[in-house]
Amino acid sequence: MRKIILASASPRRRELLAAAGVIFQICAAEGEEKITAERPDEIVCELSAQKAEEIASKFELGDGTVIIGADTIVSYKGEILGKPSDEQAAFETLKMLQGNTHQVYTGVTVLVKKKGKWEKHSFAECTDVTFYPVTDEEIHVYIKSGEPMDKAGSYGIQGNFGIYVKGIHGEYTNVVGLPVGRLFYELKKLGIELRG
Ligand SMILES: Cc1cn([C@H]2C[C@H](O)[C@@H](COP(=O)(O)OP(=O)(O)OP(=O)(O)O)O2)c(=O)[nH]c1=O
Repeated sequence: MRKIILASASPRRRELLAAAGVIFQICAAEGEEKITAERPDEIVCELSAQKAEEIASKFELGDGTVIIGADTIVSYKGEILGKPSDEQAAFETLKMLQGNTHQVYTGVTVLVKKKGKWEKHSFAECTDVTFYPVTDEEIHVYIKSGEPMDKAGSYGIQGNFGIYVKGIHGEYTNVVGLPVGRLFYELKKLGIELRG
């Protein structure tokens, strides 16, 4: 059975991969994230690659090993929104996103070890999310829950902010942090089966 490593500390990514029936180990990357790209799809590919490559360089891993890294950001009118620095930043982000449509980008990098060398495959998936209008009071109540602080765009679609979602266009799991459908589709093209 091949060794599969998810290079992530995100509980959402773990749950999504486990729900897809994959048996894997977790090894979170801890390194500083360095952005050189400008486009959101390129940024998430770059950051996901850094996470996967950190794990590849840290451990002696055998042929056939697969490492998966991922990164999620929100993009609104050209602005890149990661995790909020504090509650005020979370408020400003949610105030801006409410009543509008934004894009959620998740980049995934899959490293596969073949004949002692790592082969790298990266892709980015984009999902449009539209929120109903949300009042300042509702945003404050949401922020008090603490939920926004570890999430790109300051919200979790799978949590309490989900009640303000008017619609989404694209893969739901991509918004939560790991586009499972796209991941399996890309791996199928590469002839890699994660389950068994
Ligand atoms: C937009 C959105 C983001 N998120 C989360 C997914 C990611 O965990 C997080 C964005 O931060 P990331 O830096 O992509 O990931 P992370 O720091 O949580 O985990 P790791 O780097 O170890 O893999 O935001 C949601 O859970 N729900 C949402 O609706």
